[in-house]
Amino acid sequence: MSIKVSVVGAKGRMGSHVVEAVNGADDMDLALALDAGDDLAAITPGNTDVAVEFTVPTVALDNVLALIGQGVDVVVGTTGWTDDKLARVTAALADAPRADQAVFIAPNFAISAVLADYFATVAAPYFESAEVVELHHPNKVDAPSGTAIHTAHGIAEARRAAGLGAMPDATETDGGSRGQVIDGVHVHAVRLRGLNAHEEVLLGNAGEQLTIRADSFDRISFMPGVLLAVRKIAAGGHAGLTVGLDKFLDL
Ligand SMILES: NC(=O)c1ccc[n+]([C@@H]2O[C@H](COP(=O)([O-])OP(=O)(O)OC[C@H]3O[C@@H](n4cnc5c(N)ncnc54)[C@H](O)[C@@H]3O)[C@@H](O)[C@H]2O)c1
Ligand SMILES: O=C(O)C1=N[C@H](C(=O)O)CCC1
Repeated sequence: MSIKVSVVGAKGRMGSHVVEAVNGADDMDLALALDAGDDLAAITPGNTDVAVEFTVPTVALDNVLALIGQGVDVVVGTTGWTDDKLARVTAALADAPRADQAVFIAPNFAISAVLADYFATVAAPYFESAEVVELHHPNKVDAPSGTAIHTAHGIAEARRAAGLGAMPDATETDGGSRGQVIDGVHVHAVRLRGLNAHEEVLLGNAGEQLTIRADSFDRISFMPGVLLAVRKIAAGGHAGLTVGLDKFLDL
């Protein structure tokens, strides 16, 4: 039986690709394609197995909470998820109409980015220094990218688990050039016409450097990951909140 998929943010750069990908998938049917101004209440368990949410960070939480309240499972690609927002999703799921209801959030659906993130956590304990540089198209509204925030937390956790302390840094004056410090990791954002979505993790020791780089040149790179997440959530067994496509890969 086909998986019925509704898309929220369907007119956006990502949402329009998702509509195309769902229409091209043999095992999926497009249910509703909604965008700003449309009534989210139209999405119900009767017409939708999984709703895919790609909107903007300022509205994603409200959309996800509404969909949870309507008894619909959600796959989310929109960025901007803080611990506080994630806690609100978890709390809403605890009161959801269905006991097995699921929300899946991925900061990045591209396999290159998911692997870069994973390799960075593997490498992090072996290096004194690590910094993240993310580079995106200039239409992006949030900085740093959701992916870079996720990468920084992963590096920080791996360093903590290995008993590493703060990274060496003698900077005494900084007008912002050292980037944003996320969980002790410096993150730098570049916005440049011609780019799509790119990330570099720089890891350094005395006399050596490892660079891990992921390049997404086209938004089609995110679609296999989106469809994988839709299939996993539709198949069941993932009740509650799951974050990160790595959870669905045998890494
Ligand atoms: N997880 C990933 O792999 C991945 C990949 C690319 C982009 N993103 C993220 O996805 C999000 C969307 O990116 P984009 O480039 O498609 O942005 P976009 O601005 O092109 O699209 C956003 C769409 O959401 C619509 N929208 C706004 N408010 C809405 C509402 N209340 N209800 C329904 N629709 C609404 C807009 O009209 C627009 O069509 C961003 O947060 C971006 O960082 C994630
Ligand atoms: O184009 C965007 O916007 C992207 N957003 C995500 C992020 O912030 O990490 C994923 C990459 C593309």
